[in-house]
Amino acid sequence: MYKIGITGGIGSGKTTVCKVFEVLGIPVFYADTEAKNIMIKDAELIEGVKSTFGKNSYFDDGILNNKHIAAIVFNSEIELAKLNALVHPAVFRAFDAWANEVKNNVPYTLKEAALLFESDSYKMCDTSILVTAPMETKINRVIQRDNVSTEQVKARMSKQMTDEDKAKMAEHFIVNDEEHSIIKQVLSLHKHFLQLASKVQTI
Ligand SMILES: CC(C)(COP(=O)(O)OP(=O)(O)OC[C@H]1O[C@@H](n2cnc3c(N)ncnc32)[C@H](O)[C@@H]1O)[C@@H](O)C(=O)NCCC(=O)NCCS
Ligand SMILES: Nc1ncnc2c1ncn2[C@@H]1O[C@H](COP(=O)(O)OP(=O)(O)OP(=O)(O)O)[C@@H](O)[C@H]1O
Repeated sequence: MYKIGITGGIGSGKTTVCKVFEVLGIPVFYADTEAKNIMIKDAELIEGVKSTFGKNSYFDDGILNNKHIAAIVFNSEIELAKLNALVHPAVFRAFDAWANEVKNNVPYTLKEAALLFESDSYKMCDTSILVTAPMETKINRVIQRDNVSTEQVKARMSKQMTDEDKAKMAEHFIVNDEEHSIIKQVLSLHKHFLQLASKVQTI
């Protein structure tokens, strides 16, 4: 089955774009959401997170203390690398299992991941889409959505590849600014992917 990775910087709107593909019947694996699920379900991972970032990484009821972990990892490359090394292999396994489950019923699937290129997970996909938006738009969206400061958004941006570098690796693009319609762009890519997927199936 044809697998498409979709990424974009923080606040670019990749999740919003994925919701449009879902309306068209395309299943989406949300790697960032899955990472969070795994972090509260996988006993081995929970132990690893606690021993690396302290017992405060979880509240007494087992909920992940996002703010505590974010404050550590988005201020240190070394700490962020430790978190990624703990979480990413588990997310890769979850994607494999998910793709195996849905593969018989759909022409193609999407894997939405903030770190598609940084984590090498694009290598598990047949092609990729990059969602872009102007820097100021991205920052304003995240401030409004998450009630965080400009500095906090910029700290995360600085831990991700630039759009320019991602553009060198991506094969398809969606511009999610105030001028372009994402629906039109999604429909056009959907048509293209249906054709590609049907060719793959007939080979
Ligand atoms: C650090 C955590 C606890 C912060 O949680 P928080 O609720 O504040 O943020 P959330 O998960 O909603 O992420 C928001 C955005 O931050 C950016 N971001 C998240 N994790 C990372 C990371 N490891 N490196 C760079 N940017 C990241 C992404 O743009 C993401 O979409 C959380 O992001 C986490 O557990 N990250 C590790 C899992 C991961 O690497 N996810 C990304 C790809 S699988
Ligand atoms: N074209 C748009 N017009 C108006 N608001 C938008 C548009 N696209 C996205 N948004 C809003 O911007 C915010 C960020 O979008 P979204 O969550 O889809 O981004 P993301 O790339 O998945 O971000 P993150 O990496 O932080 O998870 C959301 O509140 C979303 O509703």
